[in-house]
Amino acid sequence: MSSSNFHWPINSKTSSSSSSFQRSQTYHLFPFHFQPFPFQLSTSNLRTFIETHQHKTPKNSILVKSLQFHEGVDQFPPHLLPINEQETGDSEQLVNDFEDDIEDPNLFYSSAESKEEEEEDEDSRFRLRNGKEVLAEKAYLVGVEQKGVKVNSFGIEDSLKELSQLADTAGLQVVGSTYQKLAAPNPRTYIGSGKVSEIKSAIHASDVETVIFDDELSPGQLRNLEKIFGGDVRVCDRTALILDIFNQRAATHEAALQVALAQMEYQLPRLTRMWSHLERQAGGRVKGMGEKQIEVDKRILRDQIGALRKELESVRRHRKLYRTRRVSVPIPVVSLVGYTNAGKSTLLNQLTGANVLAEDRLFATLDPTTRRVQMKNGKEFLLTDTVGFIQKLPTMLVAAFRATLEEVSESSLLVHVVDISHPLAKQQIDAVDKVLSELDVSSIPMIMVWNKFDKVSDPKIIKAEAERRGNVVCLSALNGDGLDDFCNAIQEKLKDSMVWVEALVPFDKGELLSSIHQIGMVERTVSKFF
Ligand SMILES: Nc1nc2c(ncn2[C@@H]2O[C@H](COP(=O)(O)OP(=O)(O)OP(=O)(O)O)[C@@H](O)[C@H]2O)c(=O)[nH]1
Ligand SMILES: [Mg+2]
Repeated sequence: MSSSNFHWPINSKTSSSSSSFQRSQTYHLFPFHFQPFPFQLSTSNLRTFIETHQHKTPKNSILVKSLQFHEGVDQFPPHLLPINEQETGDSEQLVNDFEDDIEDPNLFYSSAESKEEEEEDEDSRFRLRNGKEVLAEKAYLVGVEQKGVKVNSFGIEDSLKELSQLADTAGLQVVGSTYQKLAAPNPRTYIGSGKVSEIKSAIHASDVETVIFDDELSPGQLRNLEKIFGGDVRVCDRTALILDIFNQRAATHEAALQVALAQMEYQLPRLTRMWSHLERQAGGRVKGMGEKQIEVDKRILRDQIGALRKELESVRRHRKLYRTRRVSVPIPVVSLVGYTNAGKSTLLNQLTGANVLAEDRLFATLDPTTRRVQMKNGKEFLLTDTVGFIQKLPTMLVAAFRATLEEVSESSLLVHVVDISHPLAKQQIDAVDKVLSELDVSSIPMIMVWNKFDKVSDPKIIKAEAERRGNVVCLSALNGDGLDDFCNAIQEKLKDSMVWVEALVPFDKGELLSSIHQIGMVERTVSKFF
């Protein structure tokens, strides 16, 4: 039998795992029922392979079922057969060989119904990413509510719900979550030992590949938890998840550099993980070697961080130059800030006809976009859309994006866009105010926009509250309701940052008048004849 006459169904679905959640274990990269093995396996290798991953029951059963399925063509793919069996293609023997070694054959031969369920389950794990279908890793979420410590106004369940959205944005499939109330986090494992055991059982029962903690873990806690959960399970925290999303979404050179820098800074103290793993494999004998290697790796990483910083500096110098040129055109700059998914990009698109990506996902925008807005009265201002904020935003990310957010600190006016239809609108406002306080923008005038007004269930009450507070515009960026009010509010507010000028314009410089009308607000004009 030659390999060319064998028909192995190749599904169009690709099996690459998503971004930095990729791992080296082959079974993550090649789901068996979709792709042929890209390597040769002898019977004994295949058996060892199954034994090694025995706890991954559903995947193993898929493997064996695939082989059975292909008995329909009465042959195994040649590259799956042991070399000496390739000519005979003794498929029955191969399956029997497995059965001899499997204590409970039902482990692999489940009913047709559960087969369908498993296939459905596997199918639902494929996500479209950059036009390709990728396998979503299964994730389990863990949170901690510290008794007596009110770090932010989000409750633990809401915070976990948001973490789940983040995981979904990163391309993971959340299969469960849990939280614990603690007086103080456990320095070794963050959560208590009982909870660790409970999570361990839960994640092994549902084949979880990634456990995500809602708070930043120390390198030691990460290492200990991975050790307890077992070598295949990856542990990460909210910061790593957000960094991963930013990494996936960075579209411009500057954003990519900023994210790479933040990721490297995050990795630096966590480098030991890789090497302690090697030391474990070698029974601790290579400890000295590992330590030396860590130093080498840290130095390499520090060098890379230094090189990245330099490159970023040069990109920023260019942007600053561009900005300085823009400042010389005296049009006020208005910056949209707000919680992620509040509708900032939709508002910019609606007002300027721009085509900035706006979607129901967290962190759709990473790079600032500036467009000119022409109001009905002919006046203009520049509107800048910025990266959204989130509660528990990693400090290193704020630092990495500080330069991008410089635009914000140089604006004439800030517009804080709020998704007023969100049940946690108030908490989101607080989280944004917290980040803004880190950015030193308190001297810039600000107005608030209560967006998604079309979605609120009690518009009258909301409108009355907005009027009571003042300085708040209710609108719908999606359908355009309230945009005129928004432009009027901007114009009014911009007056605050203007200075009074009395100018004498000679008749032969009449063209200056139209510029003055465009960029300023003319209170009155008097004609004088000398
Ligand atoms: N119903 C309704 N949906 C809106 C409105 N404004 C925005 N949306 C939707 O909300 C989602 C998020 O909108 P974006 O404009 O991407 O939000 P953003 O603030 O730019 O989000 P980030 O870039 O992630 O910070 C999209 O699905 C929009 O269609 C609105 O006024 N009403
Ligand atoms: Mg956006």
